[in-house]
Amino acid sequence: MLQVENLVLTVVDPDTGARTEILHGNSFALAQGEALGLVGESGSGKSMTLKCILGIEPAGAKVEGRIVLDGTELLSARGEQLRRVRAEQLALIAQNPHGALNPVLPVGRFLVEGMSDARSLGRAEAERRAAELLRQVGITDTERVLASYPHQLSGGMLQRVVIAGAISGEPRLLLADEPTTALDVTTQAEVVAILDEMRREHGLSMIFVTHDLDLAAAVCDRLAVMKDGEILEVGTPEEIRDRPRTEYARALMAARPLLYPAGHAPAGLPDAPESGRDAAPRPQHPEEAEA
Ligand SMILES: Nc1ncnc2c1ncn2[C@@H]1O[C@H](COP(=O)(O)OP(=O)(O)OP(=O)(O)O)[C@@H](O)[C@H]1O
Repeated sequence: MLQVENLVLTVVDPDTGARTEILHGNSFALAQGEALGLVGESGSGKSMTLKCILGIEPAGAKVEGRIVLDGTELLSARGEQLRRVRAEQLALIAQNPHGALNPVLPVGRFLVEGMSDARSLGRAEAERRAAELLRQVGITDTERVLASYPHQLSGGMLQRVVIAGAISGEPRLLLADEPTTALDVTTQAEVVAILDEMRREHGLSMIFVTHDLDLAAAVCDRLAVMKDGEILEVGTPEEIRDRPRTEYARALMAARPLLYPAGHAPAGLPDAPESGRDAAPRPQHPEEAEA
């Protein structure tokens, strides 16, 4: 459903005019329903890859290559066609859910406004559907949450609201950029599980950006290991874990942080051994306990 071919991103320093190549000709493909993890250390170009797909690269940057989404080449598409493809088929879930939500509107309004047919639905039906979306992401206390302003909810709860908003538009491809990094470890595992469930239930493809190899391995069908703007290797989590082809992937495996305390590893992963364990997770936010 997505082919990225020879993607090159060059940014220009507005003061000096100096050009820097950030992505160096990367190629990868994504099948319908597949989850691909982009993993690598900070600055390796993961977020920029997503930005190129979304068309939100820095001002003045030049994007070359091909990005084909369901037959539409995004880099040469223009105007209405491009706007429609991006609005209808792509949804971004970013690290900080506050960025996606309007701080002066209750989250119910955010969900209703995101519905493409909100106007024809009528208020009662739109609100009923917003509540149903929240139930799908594991929120039971829907009335209170719909009436709450973003600052009244925890990060984990807000990220669930953002996921609910993302799926309401029935996109084909989810772009998740470190969606759990800002959350405490307990909530991270819950949000990852919800994202995974939503993706499978709705048959969505996903690109999951993270520096956390274990998390990517738990969530994704294949992983692309990035370093310094280049994809070094692509393989299943097992291939990358057991038979890394590059020294860098081997080193990344060896250095990976063990983030999950006992009982909180994402599905399919063992808990971290005692020696590598982080401190005990922060106490749950009361809303998380309710949901
Ligand atoms: N607005 C910008 N203008 C110019 N260069 C940028 C800009 N934003 C990021 N870069 C550079 O692009 C490179 C890739 O950054 P990117 O944000 O894609 O990395 P990343 O792998 O997502 O890292 P992180 O995990 O820290 O977000 C880095 O060298 C970074 O300094």
